[in-house]
Amino acid sequence: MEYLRALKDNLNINLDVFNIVSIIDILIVAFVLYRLMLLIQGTRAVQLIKGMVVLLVATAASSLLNLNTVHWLLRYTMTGLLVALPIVFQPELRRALEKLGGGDFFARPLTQMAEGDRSALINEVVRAALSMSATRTGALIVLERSTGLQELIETGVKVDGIVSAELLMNIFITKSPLHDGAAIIRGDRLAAAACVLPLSESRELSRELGTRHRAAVGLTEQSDAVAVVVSEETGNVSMAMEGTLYRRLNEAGLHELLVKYLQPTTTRSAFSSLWQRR
Ligand SMILES: Nc1ncnc2c1ncn2[C@@H]1O[C@H](COP(=O)(O)OP(=O)(O)OP(=O)(O)O)[C@@H](O)[C@H]1O
Repeated sequence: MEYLRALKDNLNINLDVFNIVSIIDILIVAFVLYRLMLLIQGTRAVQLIKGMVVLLVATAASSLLNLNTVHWLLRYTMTGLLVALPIVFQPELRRALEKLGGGDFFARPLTQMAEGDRSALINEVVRAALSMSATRTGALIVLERSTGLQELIETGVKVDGIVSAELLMNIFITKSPLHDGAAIIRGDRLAAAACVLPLSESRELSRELGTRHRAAVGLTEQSDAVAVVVSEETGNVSMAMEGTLYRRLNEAGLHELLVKYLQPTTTRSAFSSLWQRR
């Protein structure tokens, strides 16, 4: 009896330790996996991971079904791929490690910023867009959400400055060397300017719209980012989101759309966006 009681006490202690340590353990792993997924989302690594999952499932299935030759072939293919991976993805791996070292790994996306900071940022973007609209200064401003836009940021010129309407207006002044292309905002900072975005091939876009608008729509077809466009020709302000272009916005309209789409993502929607097919 004494022995059983001692065993029970012992088990309880171990279980308590197990619970706390395991919860911390699981939370750390979940956080690291989540950040890694955000890091690779929208990059070509996603396709590769899908391919690896298919191969893994096929390997397991061939073993279960005793398809020995197929299993042998798949196993050696997997081994070969694992050796080839670091070579093929050397640039991505280097960037990921640089990010980790640079503290970007722990950077808060815009949708997770404090309410006050986010609304101040939105005000600056709206002020810049309206001011550029009045002077018919063409502009393309991208706000990154959960999908990592690192690959696009690297097509431009790094700025890394706190976002203000004045900074944005200065970038898009026709004489500025950075006015061609898109400015990308990450969190509360202007990450880069003169970035090249993918063009949309949608036939639904009006013919009167040129490449600036097509670039805004193209990006939002492939990511969850938001893009604000000011037309150089007409001064019209538009906003693209999820492949849709909202045109001829006034100050209140642009402000309302930005507030709506830059709402903090709930845990569920943040995770579900990781699995969305784009
Ligand atoms: N792929 C791209 N990525 C980022 N910016 C681009 C891209 N293609 C074009 N642009 C920007 O769009 C400008 C050309 O705009 P264009 O006149 O073709 O488009 P638009 O939609 O008619 O816009 P606007 O009404 O301002 O004239 C370029 O000077 C460049 O700044």
